Amino acid sequence: MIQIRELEKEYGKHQRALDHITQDLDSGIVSIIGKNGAGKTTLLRILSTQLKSSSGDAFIDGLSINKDIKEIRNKIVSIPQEASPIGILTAYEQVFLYLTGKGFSFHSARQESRMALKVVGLGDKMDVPTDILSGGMKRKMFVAMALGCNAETVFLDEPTTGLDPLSRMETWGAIKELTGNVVLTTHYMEEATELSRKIYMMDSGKFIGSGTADELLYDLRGKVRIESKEQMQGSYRIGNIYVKYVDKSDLDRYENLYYSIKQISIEDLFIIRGVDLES
Ligand SMILES: Nc1ncnc2c1ncn2[C@@H]1O[C@H](COP(=O)(O)OP(=O)(O)OP(=O)(O)O)[C@@H](O)[C@H]1O
Repeated sequence: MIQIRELEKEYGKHQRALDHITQDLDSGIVSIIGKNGAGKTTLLRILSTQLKSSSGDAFIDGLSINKDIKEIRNKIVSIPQEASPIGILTAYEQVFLYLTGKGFSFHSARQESRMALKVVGLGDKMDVPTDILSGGMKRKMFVAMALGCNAETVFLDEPTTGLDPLSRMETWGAIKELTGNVVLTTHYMEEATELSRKIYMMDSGKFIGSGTADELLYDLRGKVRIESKEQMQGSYRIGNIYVKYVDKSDLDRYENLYYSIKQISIEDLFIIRGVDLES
């Protein structure tokens, strides 16, 4: 369980990335979603003790990120967005080195690395230099590091950004093997829905909602999104298209309009919260 209390981060004097947030994050795998600049990476970096907050505190299993830094670092694994492997080392060598750095004996690091790489589906690639692994395989290797050290809490910052759909699914499979608590950030709504029961939404340095995908979408139940190049009363403008949420039973009222229909997804929450309503 992670408890965030009045956490604030200012970069310089005028850039407030976290705005006094107080929030409990559930155990298990949870996702934090939010637009670019919402504060997700800042939050993860602070929770994983890589960055100091300006004020406030957070507790990971009761340990304070301000006071118990060493103990927290022993319990967590944090994989940043920009993590990239040392290409000339094999996947096995990287995981092995990581585990010895975490205090494992050579013997157990050897065993755990092999086991973790097999579990994430890299059993036949462990002796291949990471330079020649695909993007998804590299990501799975990082997940194997967290798995190998049996971390109680794992932070994954945008674990599948830039991956093709197949590699993304492979990485999801690896993430699901993690046994501890996992906090991941993502822009992909299907990723949040696939991996986590509880989803937390951030915007402008604050949490603006949380729940299961169904709970978050409760207000849009029974509706569809229609998109048109023509302005509609009560529509949202996104670039040169207009978007409106209408009850499925009311669709025939728009029969004179040229539009396409989309099923509701979590993306729609961002449209509703992030785009100004046209007249
Ligand atoms: N080192 C920094 N110096 C100054 N401002 C920063 C720094 N890092 C982040 N910011 C600002 O803080 C805010 C939050 O950034 P952050 O990277 O945490 O958001 P994010 O939700 O992770 O975004 P993205 O989805 O694009 O990764 C943004 O306005 C960003 O410009």
